[in-house]
Amino acid sequence: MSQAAPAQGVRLVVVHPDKEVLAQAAAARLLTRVLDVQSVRSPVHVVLTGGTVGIATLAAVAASPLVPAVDWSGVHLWWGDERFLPDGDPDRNETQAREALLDVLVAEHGLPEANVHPMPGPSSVATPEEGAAAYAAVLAEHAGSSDGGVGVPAFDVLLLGMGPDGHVASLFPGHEGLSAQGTTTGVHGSPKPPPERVSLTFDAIRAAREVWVVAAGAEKAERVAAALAGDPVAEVPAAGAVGQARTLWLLDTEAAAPTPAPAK
Ligand SMILES: O=C1O[C@H](COP(=O)(O)O)[C@@H](O)[C@H](O)[C@H]1O
Repeated sequence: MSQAAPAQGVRLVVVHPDKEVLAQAAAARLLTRVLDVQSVRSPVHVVLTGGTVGIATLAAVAASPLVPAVDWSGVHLWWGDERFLPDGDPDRNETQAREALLDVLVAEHGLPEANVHPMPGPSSVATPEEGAAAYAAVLAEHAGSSDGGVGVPAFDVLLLGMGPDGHVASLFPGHEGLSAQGTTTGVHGSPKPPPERVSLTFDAIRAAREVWVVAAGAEKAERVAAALAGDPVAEVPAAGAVGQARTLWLLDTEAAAPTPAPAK
């Protein structure tokens, strides 16, 4: 739990004027990244996130004229975390992503349903641990021999939102999930509802070629600054979210604002 922030790849911080522009820009980046990767290899593996900017980004992808430029039959979609709720629950990250983007990609743009890999919930497994184990098995099936032996595909982009407490995926400050072994973990007692969740571990997150953290709003500014300063991962989990080749922080001006020093 006393991990220092790991250093990997290049880190870039990009600041946009507001949350809407941030989501539009993240969507444009995501489509361009998928197109670029598709010009050199297939399949492309993208990890989705829940959260306000994460879902707004997917909605912005759906509205982009570039959607038909992607060969969606060669794209696999994963999740960084999921709230342990029944299929179709409006609070599931999967449900929100399907409504914002995936339904239209499957219906109109050739994304095979088999390429959509939601994390299991209580509709199919009894506990978050069972869900985590089932998801780890699916990830391992798609991990290639050149994927570093971690047991996940080498994700081309792994999107993460960040909560005001600095959590990423469902890895919360001070929680045991921060030091979980393997590629996935069951989560209990999440400070943000619902209490039960399934999450990728840091080992899985750090295997990604690119990690993109998207965050907007003044309530995130203090933890953004702490993560970028390399505060301990146990206190600011976002500090531990780094990609093999590149880590992008995509922020709005409020989330990027320097936080005032505490009053003396
Ligand atoms: O519960 C979650 O919260 C985070 C951040 O959400 P936000 O609304 O503060 O942006 C999200 O990244 C995560 O996937 C989700 O399960």
